[in-house]
Amino acid sequence: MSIVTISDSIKYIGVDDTTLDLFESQYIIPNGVSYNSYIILDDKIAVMDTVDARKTTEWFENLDRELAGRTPDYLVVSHLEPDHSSNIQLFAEKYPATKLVLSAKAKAMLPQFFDIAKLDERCVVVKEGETLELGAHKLQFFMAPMVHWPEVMVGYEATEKVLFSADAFGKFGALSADEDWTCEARRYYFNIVGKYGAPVQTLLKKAATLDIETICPLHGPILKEDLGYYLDKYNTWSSYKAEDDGVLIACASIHGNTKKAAEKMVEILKAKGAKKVAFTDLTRDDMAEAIEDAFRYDKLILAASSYDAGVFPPMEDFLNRLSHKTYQNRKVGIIENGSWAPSAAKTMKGIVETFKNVAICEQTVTIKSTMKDADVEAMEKLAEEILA
Ligand SMILES: Cc1cc2nc3c(=O)[nH]c(=O)nc-3n(C[C@H](O)[C@H](O)[C@H](O)COP(=O)(O)O)c2cc1C
Repeated sequence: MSIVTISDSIKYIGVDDTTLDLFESQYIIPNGVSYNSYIILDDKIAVMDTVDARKTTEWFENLDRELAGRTPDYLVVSHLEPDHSSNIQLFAEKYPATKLVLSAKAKAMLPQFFDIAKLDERCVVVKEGETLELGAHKLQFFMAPMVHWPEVMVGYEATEKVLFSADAFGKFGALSADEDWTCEARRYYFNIVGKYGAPVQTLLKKAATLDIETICPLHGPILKEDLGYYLDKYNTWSSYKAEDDGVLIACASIHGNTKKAAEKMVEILKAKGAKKVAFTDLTRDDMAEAIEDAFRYDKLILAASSYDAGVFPPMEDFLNRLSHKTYQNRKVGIIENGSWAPSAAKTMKGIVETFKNVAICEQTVTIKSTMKDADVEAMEKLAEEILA
């Protein structure tokens, strides 16, 4: 277990998972992930969420150690995603007198996952702003629907100024990993929460009314210093504003000719003064990072081979994922390649046109099999237009 200090009364009882192959069955996690869980020790004891079923034994050991023979009074359930809720049934059976504290929506959803006897008697359903007295500590609850499940709520402990933020402010990476917060928090945010910018904005407005000194998320490190930095990032991300001035070139090439053109485009953009040019090969690189970078920068260039009168599927997959995450407010350029009837640009445009407030550059580059001088000229024009 990673050593995590919050305070004398609020303890970390979460676990690292460094052997999971894919988080949510689709995201690579090179440095693992943590399932965070906390305990507040006062006259009454509140346990804040459980952990994934992969880590049941370790979590109960951590819980037992901090309980030191006492019995918990409450299990606060922020939401029911299995990576945090999987041990509710076992916990409820081990501590039959302990109450489950949760939102009305969570209580309604709970029987879908668990079969807990006398559920009505076991549950303390809390509403917006309601409090739970623990002694010196007092938890106040705020609903956070669709951040990023409907039943989500966060808890605020005013004595120690701690926000238990559920999945908000979470990141990939085990606590034992020594890595930068922003990159993996951004990849987590856009791929997992990205669609729900408006609900995140609502939560941020509620958080702005609280005096917060510590944020305890359900994944990743406890945030204690420079909280304005993290809040500012979340504000930018959830408002769909670009974080940095730069271009992401996303390419999907069958035989490599489109990729050569995309790499040439990197050179052209740099020569024309682009502040930052990021590149992703959608056939091989991490798709989640491609999504992250698309949101990070204000400009995006799509380069793809034609395929079956449409576009090469890795590009279609990328665009569909951007659509899921409500990609918007950006400038997009298009490069296509085809050997007999190029169709990639039309298909890409068809999808991009459905995005909100996305300007597509007038200059489309159409390569016939291999890049020629005329294509480079067209790419120069596209670079000028997208950087203008
Ligand atoms: C399965 C398959 C389907 C294709 N469909 C089309 C098509 O509909 N129209 C077209 O002009 N070229 C089509 N092509 C050809 C490629 O798009 C073309 O050769 C292109 O130059 C490949 O660029 P690349 O080297 O970057 O993969 C197809 C190729 C394959 C393998």
